[in-house]
Amino acid sequence: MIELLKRFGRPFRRELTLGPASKLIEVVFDLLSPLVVTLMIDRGVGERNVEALLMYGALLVIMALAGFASTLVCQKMAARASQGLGTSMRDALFAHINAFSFAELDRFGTPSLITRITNDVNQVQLAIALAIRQLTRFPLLALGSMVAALLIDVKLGLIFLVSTPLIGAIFWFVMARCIPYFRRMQRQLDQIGLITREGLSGARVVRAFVREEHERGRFARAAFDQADTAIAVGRLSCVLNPATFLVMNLAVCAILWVGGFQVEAGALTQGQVMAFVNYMTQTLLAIVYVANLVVVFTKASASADRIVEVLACEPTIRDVAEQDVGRGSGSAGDPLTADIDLNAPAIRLCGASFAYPGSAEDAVHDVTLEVPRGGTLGVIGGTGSGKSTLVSLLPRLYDVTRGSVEICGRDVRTWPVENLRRAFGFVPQKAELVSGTVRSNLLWRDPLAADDDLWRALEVAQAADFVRALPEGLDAPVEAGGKNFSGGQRQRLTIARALVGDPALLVMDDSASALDYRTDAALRKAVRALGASGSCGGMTTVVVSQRVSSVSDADLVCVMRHGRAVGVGTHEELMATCAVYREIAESQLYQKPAALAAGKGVAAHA
Ligand SMILES: Nc1ncnc2c1ncn2[C@@H]1O[C@H](COP(=O)(O)OP(=O)(O)OP(=O)(O)O)[C@@H](O)[C@H]1O
Repeated sequence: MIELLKRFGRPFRRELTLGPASKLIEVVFDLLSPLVVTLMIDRGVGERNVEALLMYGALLVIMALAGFASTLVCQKMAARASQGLGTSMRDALFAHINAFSFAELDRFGTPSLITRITNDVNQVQLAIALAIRQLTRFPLLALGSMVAALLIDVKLGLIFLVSTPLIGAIFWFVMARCIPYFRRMQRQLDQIGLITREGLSGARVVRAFVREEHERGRFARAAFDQADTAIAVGRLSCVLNPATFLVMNLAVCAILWVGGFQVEAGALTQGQVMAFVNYMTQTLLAIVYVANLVVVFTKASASADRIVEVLACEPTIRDVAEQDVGRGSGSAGDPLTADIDLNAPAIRLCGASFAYPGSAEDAVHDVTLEVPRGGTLGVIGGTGSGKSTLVSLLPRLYDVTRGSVEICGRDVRTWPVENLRRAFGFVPQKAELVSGTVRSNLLWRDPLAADDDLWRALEVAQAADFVRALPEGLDAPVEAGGKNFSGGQRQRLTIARALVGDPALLVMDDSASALDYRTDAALRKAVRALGASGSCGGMTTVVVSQRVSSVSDADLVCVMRHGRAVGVGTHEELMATCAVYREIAESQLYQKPAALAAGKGVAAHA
């Protein structure tokens, strides 16, 4: 919590000091009020002095108005500081998470990052607002009440000195047992959030697999676990109010009893006894509020730890040196034209290996290959063979754990990351679009692209016909995740998005799996035609697929199995030498002879 305040609190120093300071003024008035009431009773009522009564009454009203004004100032400062700090924290978290490489995203997981950026920031925000408004008020009120009571009469003050720590001890005893439950409740709330999110975002799959009962059970278990913890806390804390009020009422009885004798003896006035009772009540209320603050701060401190954990996590993939960024940023529109070896292959892997964090085995092991500029690389293999992992090494979504990856003759680790990634048109395996319009989705690579460029990309991606058929064309709305488009339409739009702005390298990670064979063939033909143009001496294409027909016309095919490249060559070479490739080809030929023939027809044509 302190760390977050140090990091984000600087612009809100005025609010963070002015807020508690104005609350202090209110505390002073709260502490003086019982004394003024004492004078009002003793000098006004006791001595039947109307003038004194009116004067002290007026003083009370002025103090109330001044207290009200300082409360308003404090509330404003608390709102500004907590909202401002919350916004800064969210901005910083969002920016930091965006700088994460895939390894960090894998480590935290998306649901947890969402909870941290929303719920955890909210908890910290609430704690900051409460701290400004109440952290100075209630401890000072309790302390001030005790001091004021002792100043009136030490003997009666002793009752105070015994009862207040007793009430504090009861709170301490109960809260110390409650706090672990509060932390547990927060974890259980996270779990409920996770199950809710999974259940809602995967509602279609849940229904398709008739898993509603199972999901309901999972949710009910999580909800009941949380309810059990809440009940346990309730059982513990239900003794709090009766116990503290018992001690307070006994203390009030003792004050009235002893105070009565004092008044009889003329050592105290009736007003002073009333002031004692008021101070006693104020102290008790202050302790109740402090206990509530402890609960809020306990939750906030757990949330703050989770926020700091994200902010402290350094992205593993960063630019090597600042001068690289400076040098690269000058050629942002054409990132691969500076400082590259024009004769080098577009892609060169030298013994490239990669293991996911925490995994004992390499997902990609010792892969070596070269693809010339403007060439096409096909990557084929069974599920889990390492195809997606291999291509994610190219734009440096992950860093190799051994060996190297070179793009246009330069190790990817020496490229300014942004420039390297700008050079790629990347079509991920899962076709994801964001809410907006077709146009806003297509403009991701090149925000300045003209409509003609967008239509050209749509033509190549075989998406122009269906976009043209939409009433709003390029301005047709896209709902979150692109769920108002079919799987095949989404895939084609993500391919078009990658093609806008003429990437030097195009990576399509199994991104035509939802297309029929004819459309897939037409897409490959159009993409291949693009290979003759581009900023790096022709667009180099990498196609990941499980279909032989999708890779058979590539200049080079890499056959993956258990993370190893078990065959690298042309279709014909692999058919002659690679048993795994032949096996895949024959199994597909047997299943879809006509379709595969169509794919080969295109290959021959291309
Ligand atoms: N984020 C991850 N964290 C840990 N392990 C992973 C992760 N992603 C993939 N793996 C593992 O790495 C291996 C290769 O996965 P990869 O996704 O590269 O295979 P693939 O050939 O693309 O499979 P598919 O064709 O099914 O998409 C698999 O064993 C998989 O379990």
